Amino acid sequence: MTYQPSNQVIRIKFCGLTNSADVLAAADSGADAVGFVFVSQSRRYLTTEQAVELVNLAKKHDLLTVALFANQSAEEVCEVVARIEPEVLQFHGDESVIFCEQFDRPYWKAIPMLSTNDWLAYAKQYASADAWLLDSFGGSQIGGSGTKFVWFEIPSIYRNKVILAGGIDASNVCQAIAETGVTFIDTSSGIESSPGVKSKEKMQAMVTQIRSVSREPE
Ligand SMILES: O=C(O)c1ccccc1NCC(=O)[C@H](O)[C@H](O)COP(=O)(O)O
Repeated sequence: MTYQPSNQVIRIKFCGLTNSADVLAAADSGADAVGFVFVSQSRRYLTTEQAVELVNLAKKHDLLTVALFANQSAEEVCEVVARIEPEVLQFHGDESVIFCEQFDRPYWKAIPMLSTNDWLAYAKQYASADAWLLDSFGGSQIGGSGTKFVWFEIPSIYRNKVILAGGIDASNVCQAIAETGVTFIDTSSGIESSPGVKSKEKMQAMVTQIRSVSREPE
């Protein structure tokens, strides 16, 4: 199936990077942002020590750096912020608005699409978020599950605030953009060769697909 090109620039975040080769491959592919997971239950978990070098490398290559948490304590978040200075914090748990706002950084709030009936009501509680990340989590796996939810058209007034995640890969990303109208895509499992290890080819394929339906970034 071919999809109509939109005149939008579509941005892409590759999430759950765990090594420097993957950071370099993300930069080479043309990604805009990379995510690092500080959730100890995750197969993509990084200690702050491990993350320092990767975040510096990402910044050197002009990638926006995002640190992911799910119900960590404020002390743990503060430690990551102080040591690696991520540009954005992404919260995947039950963190309150007040909790998310306390770190003096832009934050993105993940919205659990498989466990909420009213994503917009959930999202609107986080009006101070820079973005709402619609993700398919809802069971024991908090994020990075590789499963998609049922896509729908995002009302145009919210599109610049929404990031689409959950089971997106090169084979379905154009459909995801066409069905939702989003301009920011987040993926993790869909660019992996094995759990926690990214594939250069899959990253490249994802960006090629996105460019085929979007305007070139300036
Ligand atoms: O990636 C993880 O293991 C993870 C663990 C705990 C909280 C969030 C996590 N990842 C969130 C992400 O940003 C993923 O990119 C997003 O859930 C999409 O994942 P996928 O369905 O694998 O593309």
